[in-house]
Amino acid sequence: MAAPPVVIWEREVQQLLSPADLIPRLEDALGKFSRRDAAEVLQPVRTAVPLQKHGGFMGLMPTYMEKDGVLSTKFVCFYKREEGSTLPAVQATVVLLDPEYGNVKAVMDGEVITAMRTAAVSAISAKLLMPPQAEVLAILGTGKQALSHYRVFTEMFLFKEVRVWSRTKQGAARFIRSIDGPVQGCSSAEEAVRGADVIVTVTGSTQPVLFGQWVKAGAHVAAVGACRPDWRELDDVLMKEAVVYADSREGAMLESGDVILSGAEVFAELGDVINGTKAAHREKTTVFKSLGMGVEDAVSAQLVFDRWKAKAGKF
Ligand SMILES: NC(=O)C1=CN([C@@H]2O[C@H](COP(=O)(O)OP(=O)(O)OC[C@H]3O[C@@H](n4cnc5c(N)ncnc54)[C@H](O)[C@@H]3O)[C@@H](O)[C@H]2O)C=CC1
Ligand SMILES: O=C([O-])C1=[NH+]CCC1
Repeated sequence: MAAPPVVIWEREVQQLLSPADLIPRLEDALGKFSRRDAAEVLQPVRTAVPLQKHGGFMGLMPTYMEKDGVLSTKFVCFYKREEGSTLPAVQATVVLLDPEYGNVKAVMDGEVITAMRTAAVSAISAKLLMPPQAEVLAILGTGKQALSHYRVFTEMFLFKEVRVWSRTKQGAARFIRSIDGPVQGCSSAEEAVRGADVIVTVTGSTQPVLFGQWVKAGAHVAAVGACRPDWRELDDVLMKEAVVYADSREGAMLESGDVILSGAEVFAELGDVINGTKAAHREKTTVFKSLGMGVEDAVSAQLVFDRWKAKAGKF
C-alpha cells in the first residue's frame, strides 16, 4: 500500500520554488510540448466546467510526461470578479501522482505555482520576442499576476522604467506598496503603454483594455488574462497587426477570445521558437497569448516535490 500523499502548502512552495530554477525547466517543457511527441508530453486542452451560479469556471489540467515519469493535474477555479470584490479571482491546487501505480504522491498549493510559472513563461516570451535594448515595461492590472510579473521581469531584465495601471486608484496604491522596486503609477492604460517596449496585460477584463493604436511598433505584448472564448484584453487592430505567438495553438483556438474573435492567425507556439522551427520576429510587433498549460504546472510541481524530498531527507 502506498504512503499517504504529502501536503505541501503555500509558504513551503514559496520557499522551494524560484524563477531562476523554474525558467530552464519551463523552456524545456515548452519545447517538448511543441514537438507533439506523445512520449514526451500528453496534455489535452484544459476542460473548463462552468460554475454558473458563481460566475466562474473550474479548469482541469492533466499532463503526463512519460519519459520524465511525471503525472499531474491542476484544478484551477477562476472567476470574473466585479470591481470592489475582495474574493480571489484564481484558486488552484496541483496533484502529483505516481504514473506506474496511480497513487497520489503530493497535493500542493497551486497559487504560488500558477503565479510564478505564468510570469516565468511571459518572461521567456519577452526574452525571445522583445525588441533589443528594451527600456520601458508597462503592466496593465495590479493583482496577483501583476505582482509576480513585476518580480520576475525586474529580476530577469534591466528596464529603465516600469509603469503600472489599475482601473482603481486603490489597486495601483496597493501594488506600489507591495513591491520593493521603483514603479510609476499611471492614470490611464494609454499613458502606461505609450512608448513602452514590453507590455504585460494581467487583468480580469472581458473587454479590450489595450488598443493597437497606442502600441509602439516593434513592442512585445504578453497577454495573460482573457482565457475564455468570449473574453478580450486586446483589440482587433493589435491582434491583426502583430505577429501572434501562443503557448498552445489548440488552446488559443479554443479558449482565447483575442484570437478567436479577432480572426488573427497564430504564427507559432513559444515552443516552436525554442526548438528553432519558427522564427522570433523581434523586429515586428509581437503578441504572446498566454493561456496557461498543465505541462508548466507539472514541471513546477515536480521541482517542488524533488526539493521537498531533498529537504526532508527522503529517498
Ligand atoms: N495565462 C495564464 O496562465 C493565467 C492567466 N490568469 C488570468 O490572469 C488574469 C489576472 O489574474 P490575477 O492577477 O490572479 O487576478 P487578480 O484578481 O489578482 O487581479 C486582476 C486585476 O485585473 C483588474 N481588472 C479586473 N477587471 C478589470 C477590467 N474590467 N478592466 C481593467 N482591469 C480589470 C483588477 O482590478 C486587478 O488589478 C485573470 O484574467 C486570470 O484568469 C491567471 C493565471 C494564469
Ligand atoms: O493556467 C492557469 O492556471 C489559468 N489560466 C487562466 C486562469 C488560470
